[in-house]
Amino acid sequence: MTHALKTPDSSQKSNKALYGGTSSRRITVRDIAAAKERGEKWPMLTAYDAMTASVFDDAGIPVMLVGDSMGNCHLGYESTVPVTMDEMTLLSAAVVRGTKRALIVGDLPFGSYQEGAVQALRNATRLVKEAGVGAVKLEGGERSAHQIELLVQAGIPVMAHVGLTPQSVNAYGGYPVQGRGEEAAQQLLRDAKAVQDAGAFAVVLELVPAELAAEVTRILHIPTVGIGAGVECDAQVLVWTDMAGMTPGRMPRFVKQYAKLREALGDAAKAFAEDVVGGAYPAEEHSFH
Ligand SMILES: Nc1nc(=O)c2c([nH]1)NC[C@@H]1CN(c3ccc(C(=O)N[C@@H](CCC(=O)O)C(=O)O)cc3)CN21
Ligand SMILES: CC(C)C(=O)C(=O)O
Ligand SMILES: [Mg+2]
Repeated sequence: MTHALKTPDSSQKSNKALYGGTSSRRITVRDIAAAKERGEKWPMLTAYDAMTASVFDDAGIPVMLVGDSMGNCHLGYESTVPVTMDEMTLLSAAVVRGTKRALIVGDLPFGSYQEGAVQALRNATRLVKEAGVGAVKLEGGERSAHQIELLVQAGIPVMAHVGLTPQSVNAYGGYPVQGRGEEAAQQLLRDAKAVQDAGAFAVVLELVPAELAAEVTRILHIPTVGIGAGVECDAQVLVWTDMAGMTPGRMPRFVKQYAKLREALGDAAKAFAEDVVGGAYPAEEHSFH
């Protein structure tokens, strides 16, 4: 079945809405707080380059994350673990340059904040000053509260990330669902409250049972951003290459593919190759005399 595509302009929502609103200035963390007050849901996508980011900006995506998922999605690493501050800074700056309206959140990569609050502040400051991001994200609940506190004191908005924290893949031995069982659920609740108390403006809930994510969303006054955390979260995030059908191989269960970009791009490359080999490209109209 086909469905009508809603553009920001044709939306019935208020001009303040994060998605569908008419304001053209860049979105801030105050707008994010106001959306929770209104009970409004919003979408977030990752982006790793200026051109893709400009597509999402034009589509009205209000918040983009320059995720350390660039490690596996963009840079060819096996996980997010090897991603460096230099890589994060370069690609975050590109995403900022490619956008006019979205709030850009830069992920702090593994090893850039684990040493403590001062290291976190140094690296977050670099993303803000050199790349121009409006906020940073780091993984961990209670264990990262000190870092969050210092960044927020310094005037850097922080998005927290609890539940499955992929930078700990070597400790987990994979990417398992979190918060199952009473003890794990209590820990997740403590983590969510700790990041809110530390001053985070939003919190990602990754791979958490839907009922638990719903409870966290009701309890917190900051928005929850779900990935594999059910429909009751205030916002939802997906890695853009997963969302668009660009990532090869088997997808996590929480992914919904909204396009078949990998197939479309491969077909375009093959058509170009056939034309070159067969002499159909360039044609007269592509030639100079
Ligand atoms: N392309 C991409 N998409 C992502 O969502 C993503 C990344 N990369 N890189 C960093 C992390 C890694 N993530 C992952 C990776 C695998 C699963 C996964 O396969 N999970 C199982 C659930 C396992 C269980 O039942 O315990 C699944 O089937 O969804 C989940 C999150 C999320 N992040
Ligand atoms: C999946 C999101 C939350 C993330 O941290 C990333 O893309 O790096
Ligand atoms: Mg990440």
